[in-house]
Amino acid sequence: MALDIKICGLKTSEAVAAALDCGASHIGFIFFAKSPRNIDPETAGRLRGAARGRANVVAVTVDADDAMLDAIVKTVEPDMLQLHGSETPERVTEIKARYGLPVMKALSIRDATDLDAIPPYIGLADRLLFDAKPPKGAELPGGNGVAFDWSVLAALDGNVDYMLSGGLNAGNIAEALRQTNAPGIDVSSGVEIAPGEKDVRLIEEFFRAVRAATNRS
Ligand SMILES: O=C(O)c1ccccc1NCC(=O)[C@H](O)[C@H](O)COP(=O)(O)O
Repeated sequence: MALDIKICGLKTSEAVAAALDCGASHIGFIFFAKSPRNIDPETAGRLRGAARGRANVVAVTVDADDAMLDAIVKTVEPDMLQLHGSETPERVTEIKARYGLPVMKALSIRDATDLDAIPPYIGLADRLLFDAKPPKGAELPGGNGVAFDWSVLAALDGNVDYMLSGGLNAGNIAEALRQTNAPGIDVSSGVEIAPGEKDVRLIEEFFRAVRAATNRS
């Protein structure tokens, strides 16, 4: 099965083009005011055009209300919603019913006990995204460039579909894939030269590293 690769936190047409040309299966736009990757729906709506027929557009939100989601869905026409806050299984169900879009629920992982959060979302979320817990005092629930101990996922039920996320970069992706055999991967800080500033060369380097590590993509 092909490895899904999501490049998250895109803000410019250059970065979108680089991700698409390198073969990203998913590109992510962040709608969270405190993030250096925050983008307004109008700009994201313009950028997303390049991805039609090439990659899935993922709108990333954090405990967003219906009004915010309405505006994003209408203006951006995303292929998927990523819920990166403390959305409950009930809220996931509500959002899926309201928009008819696939939902990827982010869960933060530090140790094996964090896997207990998974079962309530099975059959509700279309996919999970496993990210590291934010460092103490961090303002962002994601995009912190921090990895978690991937060996924790050894205890994961093999039927769980997920993206591996958190602190991935060209230097560690081979080991991350070796340990997890993840069906999808997601990167943001690891392809940036400064917070929120994607770098075309780092995106290309990331894909080269993925391709060197696996012949699945
Ligand atoms: O990236 C952000 O700024 C962000 C802000 C608020 C919620 C989620 C956010 N990112 C979600 C992602 O999917 C990131 O790609 C993921 O957390 C991994 O980020 P990184 O560790 O920087 O590669």
